[in-house]
Amino acid sequence: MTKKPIVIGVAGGTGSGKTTVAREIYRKFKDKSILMIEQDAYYKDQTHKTMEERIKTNYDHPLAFDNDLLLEQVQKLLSYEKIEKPVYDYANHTRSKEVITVDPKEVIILEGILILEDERLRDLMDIKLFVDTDADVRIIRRLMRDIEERGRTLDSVIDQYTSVVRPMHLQFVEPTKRYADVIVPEGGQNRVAIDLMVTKIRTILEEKVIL
Ligand SMILES: Nc1ncnc2c1ncn2[C@@H]1O[C@H](COP(=O)(O)OP(=O)(O)O)[C@@H](O)[C@H]1O
Ligand SMILES: Nc1ccn([C@@H]2O[C@H](COP(=O)(O)O)[C@@H](O)[C@H]2O)c(=O)n1
Repeated sequence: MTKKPIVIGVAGGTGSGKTTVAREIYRKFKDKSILMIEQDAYYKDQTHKTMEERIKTNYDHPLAFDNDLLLEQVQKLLSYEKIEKPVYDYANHTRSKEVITVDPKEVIILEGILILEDERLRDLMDIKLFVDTDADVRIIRRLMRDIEERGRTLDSVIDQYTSVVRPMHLQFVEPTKRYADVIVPEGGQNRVAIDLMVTKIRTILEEKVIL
């Protein structure tokens, strides 16, 4: 049997707590070999577009992401090769000029709203999670986060949510729940689900050493 890293997909709607769940799992393995890849880092580059065009972009549609690049980079990590991960700039709605060098590790967490939507990515995953949080909680979290961390105004978050984020969630994000092995209610506060995941990952890692 050829040795290869474990891939864990963490999907869920915006504000569901995906990043929090992924970080909690990461924290438990911090001393070990683990890395996190956010699908948001792979939003398509828009440096050639005006700010007005960038604001109008639908960031909740599968085509907003450069999944070819994401797939290529995950495959490299699976072959124990390092990658140059893009860095996303939410305030300017485009890729930043920087990249981050990521060394391969034994556990790869892939996190993003549409990480379970692409069959090619799903096929690389050993465990698939969907973080399931009610829409009212998600919009409150998103409002606070986008204003505090992503340089947005109250009106812009509400407009974007009602015109694009909500319909795209119902059309593309929610249906990917059917691909999940585990549905995690309440995100990062769900200690039981996080402990179960950590135990499962440890078991897979131990089995890999034995095999
Ligand atoms: N259980 C929780 N209770 C309160 N706030 C939370 C909780 N989980 C996440 N948050 C906050 O909500 C926002 C969105 O959470 P995050 O994990 O980034 O969600 P996602 O990655 O799904 O968009 C962040 O500001 C985070 O700190
Ligand atoms: N320029 C951008 C790019 C993305 N978004 C929104 O981010 C959401 C996904 O990130 P989460 O951390 O919330 O999962 C997605 O719903 C996009 O609408 C944006 O607003 N601007």
